[in-house]
Amino acid sequence: MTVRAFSAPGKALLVGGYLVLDPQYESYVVALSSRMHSIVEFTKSDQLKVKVISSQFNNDTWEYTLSENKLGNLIPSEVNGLKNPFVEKTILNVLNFFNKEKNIAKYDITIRIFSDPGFHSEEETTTIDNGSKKFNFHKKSITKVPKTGLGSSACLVTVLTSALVSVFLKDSFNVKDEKNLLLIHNLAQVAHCQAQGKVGSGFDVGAATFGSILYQRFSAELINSLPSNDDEKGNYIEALVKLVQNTDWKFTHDRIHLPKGLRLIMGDVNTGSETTKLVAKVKSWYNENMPESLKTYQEINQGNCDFITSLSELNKISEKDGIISEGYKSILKEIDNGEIKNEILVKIIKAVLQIRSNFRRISKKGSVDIEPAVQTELLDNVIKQKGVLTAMIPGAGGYDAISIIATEDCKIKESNDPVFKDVTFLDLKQEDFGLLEENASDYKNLVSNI
Ligand SMILES: Nc1ncnc2c1ncn2[C@@H]1O[C@H](COP(=O)(O)OP(=O)(O)OP(=O)(O)O)[C@@H](O)[C@H]1O
Ligand SMILES: C[C@@](O)(CCOP(=O)(O)O)CC(=O)O
Repeated sequence: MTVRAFSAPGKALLVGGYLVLDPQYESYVVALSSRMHSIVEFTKSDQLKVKVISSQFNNDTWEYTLSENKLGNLIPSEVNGLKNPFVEKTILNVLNFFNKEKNIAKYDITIRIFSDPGFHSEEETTTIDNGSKKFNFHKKSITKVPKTGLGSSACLVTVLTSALVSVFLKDSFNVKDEKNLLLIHNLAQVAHCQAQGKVGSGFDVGAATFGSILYQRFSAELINSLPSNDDEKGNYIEALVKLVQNTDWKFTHDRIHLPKGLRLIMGDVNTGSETTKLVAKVKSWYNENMPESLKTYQEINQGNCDFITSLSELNKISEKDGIISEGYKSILKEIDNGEIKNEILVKIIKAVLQIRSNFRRISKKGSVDIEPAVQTELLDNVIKQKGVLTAMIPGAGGYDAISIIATEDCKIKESNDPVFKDVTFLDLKQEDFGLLEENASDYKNLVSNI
């Protein structure tokens, strides 16, 4: 039996929060070394069945059979009535895509999901380390375990999509092939958007697929205009195939990475915020406060663009001749000494302060906790530390997490300063790569027959 395994990284949206919901604005998305994994095996069968097992979460299992509706579209139903919208919409979209000729091959498919420790709270867990991979096992089901906000649902959808696509494309499926990657991305965006209730920009699926990227979203209309899968009038399969295979989504996903000598530190703040509620509040503040709200967005965008271009300039200096020059080393030393004078570094610091002060204005005027006072105090303490270049609240902000750009020598993670007592520094780093094919034997003892 062929067993294949895939993994996709979590994300942190360093700049571009809220604005990225509009295709005109650029965002800077860092992929993280915390990854979600899928291991897939299948056998020929007389009925199409998909079982998804998430053994780390109290052995959560969702088992779907598929029936055809009047139009010949496949409808998944979970045999025990259990719900996982992300799993269900992924199965629905990938299987209907491969049912375009209405003669999909029938397989009994089993997919095991594993997620790296960074995605969830480590409280009350047991760790299993098989020598190649290390995973935490929780006593509770997935919906009961606190998450850290690294985009677990986007990673789940991306690795599940890859696992299912690999069953139908077999040897011709290669995650190093840009065309295959685009297919995974488009299918995963459709499934994630439907499962999530159409609120996101898709930057998380973008990072799960392509890694660290400059991201500008596709038009929301692309997915919103799909007919319903059980609509008698619209042809879902035809529209889906046209959308994922034959449509230019006109989105940006240019690969990026932090300049040499700088690293990303993520701090989990452990209280959590609901992105959908924050987005709804910001949207209503924006619409009710034109044209001032547009001016605020333009100021934030200026900060975002300054941040992005300055990092790119720093990259150019750091990579000259492929070696780290003495000049670049002395620039990094300024951060370690806490005496920053280099104009590119100063521009990065100013850009983030400009973004933060505008988000604080929105927080106050729109009564929405994007950068609440406790986070302001925390960030202000963080940026005073030696070795820290800048720090921000990633993504939608709120009480979830902080992101820090620091030098390799920065000691903030080891600090005993009581101002960091509520912060759990996550064991992860920035990652260039998105979706990867893994070696299935690395999951031995975690998956019974490997
Ligand atoms: N390991 C997993 N196994 C099965 N389902 C999972 C797993 N991880 C995430 N999910 C699904 O994703 C849902 C969580 O998605 P949600 O969008 O709320 O969080 P997130 O993507 O981690 O966070 P954020 O969007 O704030 O970055 C879970 O309720 C579950 O349906
Ligand atoms: C507010 C928003 O721009 C970012 C949300 O980011 P996060 O899920 O908080 O990491 C929404 C989105 O882009 O999907």
